[in-house]
Amino acid sequence: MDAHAIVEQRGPILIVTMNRPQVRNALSAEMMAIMRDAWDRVDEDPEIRVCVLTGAGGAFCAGADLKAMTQSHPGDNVNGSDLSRIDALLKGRRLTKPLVAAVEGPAVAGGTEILQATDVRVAGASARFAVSEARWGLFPLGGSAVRLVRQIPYTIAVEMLLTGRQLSAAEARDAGLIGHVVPDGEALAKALELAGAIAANGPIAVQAILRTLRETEGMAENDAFAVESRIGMAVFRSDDAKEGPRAFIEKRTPHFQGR
Ligand SMILES: C[C@H]([C@H](O)CC(=O)SCCNC(=O)CCNC(=O)[C@H](O)C(C)(C)COP(=O)(O)OP(=O)(O)OC[C@H]1O[C@@H](n2cnc3c(N)ncnc32)[C@H](O)[C@@H]1OP(=O)(O)O)[C@H]1CC[C@H]2[C@@H]3CCC4=CC(=O)CC[C@]4(C)[C@H]3CC[C@]12C
Repeated sequence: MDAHAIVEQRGPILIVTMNRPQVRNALSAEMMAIMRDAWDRVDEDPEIRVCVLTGAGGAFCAGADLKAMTQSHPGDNVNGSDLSRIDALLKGRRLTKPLVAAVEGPAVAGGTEILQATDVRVAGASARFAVSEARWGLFPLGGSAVRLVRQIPYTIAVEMLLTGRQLSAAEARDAGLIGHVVPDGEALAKALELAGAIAANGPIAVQAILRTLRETEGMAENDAFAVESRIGMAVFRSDDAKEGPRAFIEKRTPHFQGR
């Protein structure tokens, strides 16, 4: 049987593909375990500079497996569980390296929830986005009731959460939920292009910028600048920060060592 998620390294880019196309890549325990391991690998392996998350078979992800839920319901198993952190969905945990989403087809419920943990987002023109849990009497425990209003305008977020209405790719781009709409079938190629551009930049700088974004979220501006300046100054003390300007005056591509 096929693995429920496929992890492939292409140079400095790790590609994680949710792989249950027959159920629109609905999440399974196996898929979530592979994703958790992949996130650990992204954080721990210095050779990996950026990660791309995508789905197989023209779908991104249809959220929790509703068929499986009729056999074993999470509601019967969550008593005493703390779901304030769900590693696989990157809720309560963020990667130390950039995560690029390549969406084709539906990104629904848990699919749009994990999308909110990605940093750069590309979708095919027919992609659709929804947080549909309330339609089935469920709660979007992947974090959308907290995170979505922080990422897109309030009324659009609330309408999505309460009605389960789907946004088209164009609507999602207009709302700022995704950054790029490309022709169907080209989301992964565009995501890899963007991932390549990130991977070519100074890794210390990239990770420090990301860390600053994450650590200053919601802080007052002057408090945030204190954090930003501490993280940013460490970048300026790195060898990579010497290599960049040297490469500029020597009219060549920088060779960043990540130190
Ligand atoms: C709480 C989170 C999370 O927030 C909860 C959810 O995600 S609920 C899931 C809601 N999903 C949906 O509403 C999507 C339903 N599907 C559709 O609307 C459509 O199918 C589609 C728009 C996606 C695609 O439409 P199409 O027309 O293109 O295709 P269609 O013909 O409809 O479908 C093709 C076939 O695919 C099947 N299909 C589609 N979607 C699903 C699906 N979601 N599940 C199963 N099967 C699906 C469809 O039936 C067709 O098949 P046929 O056979 O051909 O009919 C939770 C997220 C993860 C949870 C954690 C998981 C681990 C845990 C386990 C525990 O026991 C403890 C708790 C927990 C940690 C658990 C906690 C909650 C989560 C975090």
